[in-house]
Amino acid sequence: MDLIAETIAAIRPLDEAAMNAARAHQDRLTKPRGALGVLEELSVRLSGLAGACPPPMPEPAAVAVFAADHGVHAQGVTPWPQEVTGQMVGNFLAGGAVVNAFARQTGADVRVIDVGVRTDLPAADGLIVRKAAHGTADMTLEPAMTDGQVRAAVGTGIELARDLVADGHRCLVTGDMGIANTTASAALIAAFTGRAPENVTGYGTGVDEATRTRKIEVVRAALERAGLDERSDPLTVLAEVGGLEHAAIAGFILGGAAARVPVVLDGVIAGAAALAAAALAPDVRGACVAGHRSAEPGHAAALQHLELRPLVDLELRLGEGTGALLALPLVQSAVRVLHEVATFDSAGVADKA
Ligand SMILES: Cc1cc2ncn([C@H]3O[C@H](COP(=O)(O)O)[C@@H](O)[C@H]3O)c2cc1C
Ligand SMILES: O=C(O)c1cccnc1
Repeated sequence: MDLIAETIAAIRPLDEAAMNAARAHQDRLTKPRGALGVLEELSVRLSGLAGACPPPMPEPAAVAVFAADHGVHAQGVTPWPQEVTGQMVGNFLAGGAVVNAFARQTGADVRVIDVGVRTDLPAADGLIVRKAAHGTADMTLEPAMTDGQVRAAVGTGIELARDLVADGHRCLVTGDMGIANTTASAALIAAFTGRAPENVTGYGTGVDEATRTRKIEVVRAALERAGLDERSDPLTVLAEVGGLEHAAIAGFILGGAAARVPVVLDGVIAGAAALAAAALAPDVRGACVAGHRSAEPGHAAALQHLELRPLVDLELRLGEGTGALLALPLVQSAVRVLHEVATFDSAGVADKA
C-alpha cells in the first residue's frame, strides 16, 4: 500500500466510550451542566479522538506554513506579484510575519515548507524544501498538477504531520502562503460542495469588484474545462483545480487524523483542503477543529459542508495560519478543563437539587 492509502486506512471514527466518559465527567465538574457551551462539545470530541478522557493536552502545537505558487495567477486574479510568495517565505523564516507574532503569543512552533514556490529560494535555516513542482499550471488551460505532483504534495503533508507528532507535538495547525490561492480555493470549494462559483469566490487579499468578477469567470472556466462533478475522485479534483499547498494541507490533515492528534484549521485555503481530505476519508472531520471563519464566502460554505463550527469569527482574511493560532488557546482551554477542574464531590460543592 502507498503512503496515502495507508494513512487513509489508519483513520478511524471517534471512540464512543471515551466521549461518553468525557460527557459524564463534564457533568460532575463544579459548574452548571453545559455552561462551557461549545468548549464542552470540543472536549468531548477531542476525548473521542484520543480514545481517552481526559485526552492529552493539545500542546506543544506546531503551525505548518505550506508555500506554493499558482499558474492561474496569469489570469489577473490578484494585483500582487507572484514573487511575494517566496518573499513572504523569507519573512516567515526571519520571524517577521503575522503568523510568527501569533505563534510567539500562543507558544506554537513554526515550520515553513516550500511545496512548490515557482523560483528556487535561497537555502535558509529552517526552510523545509519539498518541491513537488515549480508552481502549478494555469487551471483554466490544463490540469494544475499531474497525478504524480498531487500525490507527492499530499505525501509531504502526511510526512510532516507524522514527523511533528514523532517530535512530541500534540496539536497541528494549518498555514498557507501562495499568491492567487483564494482563486484555487474557490474552485475546489465549488467542486466539492456543488455551489456556484459566484457564491464561493471572494475578494482574497482585497481585490476590487472588477477583479472579483474576473475571478468568478476564471473559476467557472476552470471547472468547465476540467468537467468535474461531485463524483470525481478527490485527488483528481485537487490535481485539476487545486494548489500544491492545498494538496499538502490535505495530507497534513490526513496525517494528523491518522495519528489521532487534533488539527486546527485556518481559513479558506485550509477549508478547501479539508474538503479534499474529508472526501478521501470522511472520518478526518473528527480530528478537525475549525479555528476561525474568514471573510471569504467560500470558507463558510466549506465549513457548512464539513459540519464544523468555527471557534473565532473576527473577519480575518490573511491566511498563513493566523486565525487558527488565535483559536489555539481555546482548544487548549477546552481540554485543560477536563484535567484540572474539581468535581462537586472532590471540592465539597453541593450539586443542584
Ligand atoms: C503580503 C502578503 C502576505 C500574506 N500572507 C498571507 N497572504 C494570503 O493572501 C494570498 C491569497 O490571496 P489572493 O488569492 O488574493 O492572492 C495567499 O498568499 C494567502 O496566504 C498574504 C498576501 C500578501 C499580499
Ligand atoms: O481565508 C483566508 O485564510 C484568506 C483570505 C484572503 C487571503 N488569504 C487567506
